Amino acid sequence: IIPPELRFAFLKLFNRTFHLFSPHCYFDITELDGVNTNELYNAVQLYLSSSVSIAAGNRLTLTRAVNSSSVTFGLSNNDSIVDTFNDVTVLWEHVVTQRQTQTFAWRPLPEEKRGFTLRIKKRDKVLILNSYLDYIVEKADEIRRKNQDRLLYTNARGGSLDSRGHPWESVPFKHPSTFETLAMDPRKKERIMDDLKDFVEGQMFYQKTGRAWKRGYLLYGPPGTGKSSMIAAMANYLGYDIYDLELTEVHSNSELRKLLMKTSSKSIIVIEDIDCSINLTNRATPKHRGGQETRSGSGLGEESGNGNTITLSGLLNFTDGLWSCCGSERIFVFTTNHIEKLDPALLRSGRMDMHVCMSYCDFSSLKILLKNYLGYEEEDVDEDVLKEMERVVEKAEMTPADVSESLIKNRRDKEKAVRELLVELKSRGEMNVKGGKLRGQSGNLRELEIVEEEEKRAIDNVEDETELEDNVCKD
Ligand SMILES: Nc1ncnc2c1ncn2[C@@H]1O[C@H](COP(=O)(O)OP(=O)(O)OP(=O)(O)O)[C@@H](O)[C@H]1O
Ligand SMILES: [Mg+2]
Repeated sequence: IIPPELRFAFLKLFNRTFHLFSPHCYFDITELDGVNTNELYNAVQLYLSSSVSIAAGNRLTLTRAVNSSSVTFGLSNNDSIVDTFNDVTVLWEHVVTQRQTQTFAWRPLPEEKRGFTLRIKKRDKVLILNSYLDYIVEKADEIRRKNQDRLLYTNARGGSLDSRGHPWESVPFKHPSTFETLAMDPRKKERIMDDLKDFVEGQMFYQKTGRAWKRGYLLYGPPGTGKSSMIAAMANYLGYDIYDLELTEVHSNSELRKLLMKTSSKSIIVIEDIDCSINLTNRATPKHRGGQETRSGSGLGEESGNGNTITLSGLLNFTDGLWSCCGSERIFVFTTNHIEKLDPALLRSGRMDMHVCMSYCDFSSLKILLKNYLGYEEEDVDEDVLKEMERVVEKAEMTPADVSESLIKNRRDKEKAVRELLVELKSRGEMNVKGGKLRGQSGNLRELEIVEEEEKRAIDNVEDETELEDNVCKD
């Protein structure tokens, strides 16, 4: 009979000799690292779930996470699978063993001990190990994004942090808006989609030109014209998460910077109603606070006075400064109802790459809404009615939200819905024409005209700029 110590020593020696002469090396990736979850384990699991094929004869587990809209495959217990990366073949084994019963633990561990073992030929190890693991993590992220619904983050918690020290709180984002359902000029829509696509595929371009990999959009127009819907459509199109930044909840520029640092790449950072969220005139005016003069807006990395207000320069640094590049592939979207109120600094070229005007419903938008709400194609609507609609729609100045409302009201009776919409378009059109005259009579027209003229000029300028910038960017 061999004493246990000797047996153990013998086994150890055997193992060592075996590993010395074995052409392979092995890596264990356990599910838990101490008591913490091992991110790499989850990544490998997701990665393998994408590469296994049912035909391979493997036994697979199927899982579907809460709030997820798709099923993922996984490798069953103690099953193995071959994978190739850069022409190197490796073997993955999913190892599951029973954990010894615990007598006492602060935090009970799962009954099963799970892990993946990666087997690589020794000579291949240097060649691929690091790049292979990086590749797996990246791929897993991609799968996670695809499987999961988008997340909508908000900082509206008064600057407090959650239990993990995170300033953002998230909820699943299930906005059904897509570019298909978005009612706007199809050519404009196409341009925005192309721009987004170029952005996503443009890593090399941004690297080559030395630009940070980010893009800014300014959406402006009256309420109910689809600015928020456009943001949702963008997120759904790209598969990005949304960070909805509530500027009124941010107390200092440094807090803003921290928020930015905690956003992930491949995300859209949104500031709605930018003209209302921040006093945009405070850029160059010196402030007196507590007897101490502070000048906000003097440059990069500067704090705002005693640190309890956020300034335009802080915001510009947020989108443009060095800190904005601490992640990549990020899109900034600002929305406003009053573009003319914005500081020119926000509008100057290079800051917001594309200015998109969301306006009242035109004929092409109307047709999209008829399709969305009634399932009507152009030929399903009476030709005369359609012509009449085309004639009055611009004058009516109804927002897509107004039109949607009218269509929803009568959606059970489609013909009635179309009829009533036409009536409403006409009456609004007439009212606008009459209203214009009335304004004239009351002497306010001139004033209004000036405002409109100014607005138009601002918009025209902006559009010219956009054209130019777009050309520059696309070259
Ligand atoms: N262009 C559009 N295409 C499709 N639906 C639209 C469009 N514009 C508005 N709607 C409908 O009207 C509702 C309100 O639109 P949305 O919230 O996107 O407007 P908004 O421009 O963000 O307004 P606000 O300036 O008040 O924030 C949406 O839920 C959507 O159903
Ligand atoms: Mg909105």
